[in-house]
Amino acid sequence: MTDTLLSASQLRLQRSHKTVLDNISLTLTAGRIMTLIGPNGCGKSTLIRVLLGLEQADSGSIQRQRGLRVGYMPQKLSLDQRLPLTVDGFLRLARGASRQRIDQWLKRLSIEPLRHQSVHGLSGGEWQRVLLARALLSEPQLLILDEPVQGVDVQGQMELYQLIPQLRDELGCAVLMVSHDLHLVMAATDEVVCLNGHVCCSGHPDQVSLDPAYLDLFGQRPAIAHYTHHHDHQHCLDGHIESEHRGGHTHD
Ligand SMILES: Nc1ncnc2c1ncn2[C@@H]1O[C@H](COP(=O)(O)OP(=O)(O)OP(=O)(O)O)[C@@H](O)[C@H]1O
Repeated sequence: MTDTLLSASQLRLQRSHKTVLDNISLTLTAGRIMTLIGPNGCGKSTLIRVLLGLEQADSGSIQRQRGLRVGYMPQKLSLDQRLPLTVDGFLRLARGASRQRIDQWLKRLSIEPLRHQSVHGLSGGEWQRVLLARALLSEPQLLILDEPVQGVDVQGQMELYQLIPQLRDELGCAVLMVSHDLHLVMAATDEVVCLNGHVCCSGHPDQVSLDPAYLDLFGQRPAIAHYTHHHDHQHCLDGHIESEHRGGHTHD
C-alpha cells in the first residue's frame, strides 16, 4: 500500500525489568493524524523514539517507506544557556534548512518577529512554535510531535491544535502526536491510540472516549467545559492589536 509511510508490528521493549512497550503495532498513513494518549510513564515517548530509530526495540519490526522524510519535535530540547543563539541561527542548524524555507515557516507559524531574538528568552509557547518550524524545515512526509502544546496557554493550545490539521492538508503528510488530553485533540485527530505499555484501545476519538478501557484508565471525567473567547481582533507578538482586525473593544 503506497500510502503507508511507516508500519510497526509487535514491538516489545523492556528497561530495568519493566515492560515499557508490550506488543505494539500501528500504521501511519499519508494524510492522517494519529494521537498517542496515555498516563505519565505509559511509554509514549519511548514508542516515538523507537519509531524514529533513536532506540531499539527488543523484538518486533518497523518498516519505513524508503527515503521517508521525518520532522520531529521532541518533548524536551536542552540548549546550553551560555551559547548565544538567535531563533534564525537555531533554525539554520536544522536538517533541510535553507534561507527560503526558514522565511516560509517563520511567516507561516506567525513567528517572523522572533527571528533575531535569543532562543533563551522565548516564552513556552514561542519556543514550541520555533521547535515546530524546525520540524517542518525538511518538508516532512511524517511529522512527529511529542507533546507539542506543553508550556502553552489554553488559547495557544487551541490554536496549535487547529494548526496541525492545516499543516497536514498543506503538506499532505502524516502526523503522529502525543497528547495528555483526548478532549483537546478530538477535532484534530483521525485516530487515537490509548497506550498503557500495551494498546488499551484505538480508533476514532469519538469511539475511544466511550471505550471501557479508556474510561478505566482515565475515569469517567465530566465533559471539560472549555472557555471559548471569541476574539474580534488579532494581536501582534509584541501584544499590539493589528488594526485591520480591531473590533468593538480596545486594549491599553
Ligand atoms: N532507560 C530506562 N531505564 C529504566 N526505565 C526506563 C528507561 N527508559 C524509560 N523507562 C521507563 O519507561 C516508562 C515509559 O517512559 P516514557 O518516557 O516513554 O513515558 P511517557 O508516556 O512518555 O511519559 P510522560 O507522559 O510522563 O512523558 C517510564 O516508567 C520510564 O521510567
